[in-house]
Amino acid sequence: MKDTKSISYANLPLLEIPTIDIGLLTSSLSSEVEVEIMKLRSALSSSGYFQAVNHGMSTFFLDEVLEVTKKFFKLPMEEKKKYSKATNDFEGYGNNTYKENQVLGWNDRLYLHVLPESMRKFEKWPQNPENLRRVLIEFTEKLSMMNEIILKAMAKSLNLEENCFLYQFGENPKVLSSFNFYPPCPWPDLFIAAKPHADASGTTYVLQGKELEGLQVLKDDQWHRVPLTSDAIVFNVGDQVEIMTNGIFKSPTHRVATNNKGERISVAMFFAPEPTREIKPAEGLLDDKNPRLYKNVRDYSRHFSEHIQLGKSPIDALKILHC
Ligand SMILES: O=C(O)CCC(=O)C(=O)O
Ligand SMILES: [Fe+2]
Repeated sequence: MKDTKSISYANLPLLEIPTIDIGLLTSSLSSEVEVEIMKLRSALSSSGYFQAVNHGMSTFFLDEVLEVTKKFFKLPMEEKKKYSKATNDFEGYGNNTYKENQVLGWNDRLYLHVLPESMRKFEKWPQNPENLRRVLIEFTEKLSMMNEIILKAMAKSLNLEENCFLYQFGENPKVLSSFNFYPPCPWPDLFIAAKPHADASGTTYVLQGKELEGLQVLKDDQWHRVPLTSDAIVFNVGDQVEIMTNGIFKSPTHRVATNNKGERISVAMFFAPEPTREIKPAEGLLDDKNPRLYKNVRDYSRHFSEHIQLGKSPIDALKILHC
């Protein structure tokens, strides 16, 4: 996609992205928990981003996640094509498509539903590299534990009952994985690797490859580069948490820049409420001074793709205007 607004990516400012220690969020020392929770609240109500550290995943394991990603995309095209997504589906290997006439991002992806287990389409799960399946399941399990901790911390940071967001996610949250490969681009000033978007998820976790930056976030009308921090998991708010927090936590607009220096990889994991659950702004956040800003919605992922296909903003369609 041609993007004429900010030609020189290298000159963009670096995002000041706070680091949240996940271990401290569950500490028995309440003063430690308090400090971390306040940092989390400040991060999510400003940029919508933080980096999670001390999350219980070893460097060895995170390297394994990156390694299977690299190995999959390095396979010969005929091998990758065995897992190609069907025309009207987004699950499997291929480029991000919305509509026939839309411009494609400069990327290759492998999308797989991981949870609930009933949604796994194993015919789209590569058998090569042979450890990809195990690594993906383990990564999902580890992130699911972290997601619970973060959802509780988010609720506490807003003085809400700690399970109120967990409850909206339901017993069987949906988890979608996206393995991303961004090839080098000879014209990095002219093409974008992933166009500006907000995530349809509730919460998003991104493991970035170690070598090259690319992720950028719009904050105060200015694009910022998200730094690479070894072993940290980048967290961002998705649209559904913006709704649940009545807009206090922001679902940031972000994009991925191309570069001509080499290949970039990342693995994004999207956590979303059960589609049958009705999601809505938490009651405890609403009063005369803070009116409800979003309508209730079920199956937001479907709402999201329907609106994107029509070229409309999915979240704006749910906003309640107060004059
Ligand atoms: O590659 C990245 O760093 C982020 C990808 C992303 O934003 C997405 O897959 O939704
Ligand atoms: Fe995204």
